[in-house]
Amino acid sequence: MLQTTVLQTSVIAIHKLNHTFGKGILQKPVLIDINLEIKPGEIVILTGPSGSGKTTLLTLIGALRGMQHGSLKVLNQELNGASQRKLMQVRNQIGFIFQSHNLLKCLTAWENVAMSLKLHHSIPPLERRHKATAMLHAVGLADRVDYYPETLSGGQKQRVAIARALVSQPQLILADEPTAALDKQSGRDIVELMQKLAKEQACAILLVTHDNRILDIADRIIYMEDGRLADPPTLT
Ligand SMILES: Nc1ncnc2c1ncn2[C@@H]1O[C@H](COP(=O)(O)OP(=O)(O)OP(=O)(O)O)[C@@H](O)[C@H]1O
Repeated sequence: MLQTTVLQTSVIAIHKLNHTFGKGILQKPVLIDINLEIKPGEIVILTGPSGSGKTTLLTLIGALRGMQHGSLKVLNQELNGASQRKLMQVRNQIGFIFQSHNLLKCLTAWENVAMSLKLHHSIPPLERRHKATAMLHAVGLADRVDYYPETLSGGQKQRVAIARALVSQPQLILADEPTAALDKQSGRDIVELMQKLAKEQACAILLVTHDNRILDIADRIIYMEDGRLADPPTLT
């Protein structure tokens, strides 16, 4: 079974999280007293100036970096003090979409999508192919299933990355600047697609972006400045 059917009130629950880079006199607080809760199916955009700590927070939530202080629960699992094995299990339950799609060049579109299903050993190879192909149909790439990444446009590659993130029906997607490498229309298409598929699958999305043109897809916008979550500045 791919989707964990746990009864839960939050997909992400963060309490008094603090994070520091460097040691001694070079020590620099990067995240300060972060409290945040994200509910199942909620689409939340995290925005704020460059260097304010957004990516650091996203990588902590994605169990890609070790926790220091505070409590961070992802899909009901506490990451502070968690073993490497537990962190890996949590990572495997999250869909990741990054600015650079990180597709494997030597694999076709469907093989790239199927890669994330390999983590779920219970799915036989033929079914993996079927699910990957169906997901590529859902993102509008039915005619590109057997194409290699280098033969796809930027927008098409990002669609493959979305298919890869959603194919295992995660309850949480973490996206870091997914539209940064795309032109205006492709960026818009990509986030609308993410929004549609996530709502269909009741999947929560936490999306970091500088792109003001996509803020309207969010259920909620949160703003980070100097390592703290703050009220967003009023747009004029
Ligand atoms: N591995 C690291 N070691 C030391 N300092 C780091 C490290 N990673 C990030 N930083 C610093 O932490 C701060 C926050 O960086 P982070 O990448 O989280 O910001 P951001 O808000 O995502 O920025 P951007 O919008 O430009 O991507 C920055 O001052 C950055 O230089």
